[in-house]
Amino acid sequence: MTAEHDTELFERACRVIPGGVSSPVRAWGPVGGTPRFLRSASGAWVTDESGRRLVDLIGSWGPAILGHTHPEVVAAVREAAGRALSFGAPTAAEVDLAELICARVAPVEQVRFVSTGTEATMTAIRLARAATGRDLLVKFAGCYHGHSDSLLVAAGSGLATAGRPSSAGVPDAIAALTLVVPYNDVDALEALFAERGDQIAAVITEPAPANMGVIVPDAGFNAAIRRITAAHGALMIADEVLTGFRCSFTGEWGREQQAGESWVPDLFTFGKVVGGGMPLAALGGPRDLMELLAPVGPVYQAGTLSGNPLATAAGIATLSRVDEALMTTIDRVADSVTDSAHRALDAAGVPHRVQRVGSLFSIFFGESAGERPVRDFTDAQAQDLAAHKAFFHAVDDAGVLLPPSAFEAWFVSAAHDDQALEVIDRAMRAGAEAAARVVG
Ligand SMILES: Cc1ncc(COP(=O)(O)O)c(C=O)c1O
Ligand SMILES: NCC(=O)CCC(=O)O
Repeated sequence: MTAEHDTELFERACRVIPGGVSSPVRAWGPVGGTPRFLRSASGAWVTDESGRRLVDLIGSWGPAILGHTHPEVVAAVREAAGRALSFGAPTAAEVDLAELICARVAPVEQVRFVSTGTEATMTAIRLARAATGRDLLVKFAGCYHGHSDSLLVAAGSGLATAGRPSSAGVPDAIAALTLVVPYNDVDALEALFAERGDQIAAVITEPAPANMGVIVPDAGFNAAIRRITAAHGALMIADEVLTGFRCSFTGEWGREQQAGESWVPDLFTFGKVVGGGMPLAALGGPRDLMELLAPVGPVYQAGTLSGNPLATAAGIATLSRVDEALMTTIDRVADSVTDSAHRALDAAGVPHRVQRVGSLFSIFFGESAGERPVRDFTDAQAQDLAAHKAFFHAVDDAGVLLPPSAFEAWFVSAAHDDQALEVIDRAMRAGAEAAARVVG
């Protein structure tokens, strides 16, 4: 039940902030109701402005992999804040974090820090265009790579939620440079390259898509992107903003390497976990490509707060704790939550499918999802949004905060302990019963 207090706050917010939110995915538009205004968070729990505590499965949309306000991360940020909030000059901590990333993700020799995932992918594309002397960009329908103009075409996440796959305000001339292919469709990608391969600068992909719900890449799909781009002199950009240091302690690239899939993208983008909850993201790749960036090369990129000392402190403190042991813990948490949801929905007779890559997962509702895997954006759009809506509200009433959209992943953390998992288990049963009433 939404607290009266939040409703008042929301009214105030809507007067001075469009839609009352600083990012559309936070609005409860798709499910209806007033978004919770959060005041504090600790471990697996968040507390809203009316003082209600809920188990959090949003996790700041990815960064909170250790749980909220991890004491060592907070201590690192406090210590950094005591020295300076921002310098606008190089720091030792940037070097430490860059070295950590290069050591963790072998193909990355150099890193450029920015403040958001949007900037990381925007810069990666500029770099790819400069490196190839070509203009066209290929993306997959339903993948979200931030909100730069070229990437708001057939984008997932908030746009998919609003049923508006592309944004107003993007000039046709720019949108025309972005070509869209269905996810998991090697034939469509081959055909596009056969036709226009010599004009394509890059293919950008979420190596495990998580912005149209979680989609499992077909075996060999990332390797096929690599093969096709290489054959045509185009770059492959692996956007690991969401999957990096989450799908495995390196990311989806690392997870697939361990599973025997061998593909190496030209550029990686990172965000979320790498900033430990502070505004920090990065792009990385081999030295010859990365040194096309200013001041060494001709590709301009900049940022007043890039490599901010509080953000690098949080990033180092977080990434240092993201190791194989932590991944085992998080995988167990994901096992528990997906088991609870699946068992409850099965028992209530609600058709659904849990899709999962590493600890990243989401649940699709509806007959079609019940019958076969959800492989692309068209499949994802066929889900039963009414069932999701009923499920969401019952789960919220039972004390668990889910993403207010059927097109988002659920984010677990190492801090989801037995107590939190019990609350989730009860909430999944309440959600399943509510969804069953809608399904009929
Ligand atoms: C795969 C992916 N790329 C890029 C972005 C954009 O990152 P940011 O929101 O930090 O701009 C996101 C954000 O959700 C993402 O999931
Ligand atoms: N999956 C989409 C996001 O994580 C975006 C978060 C935001 O823009 O608030």
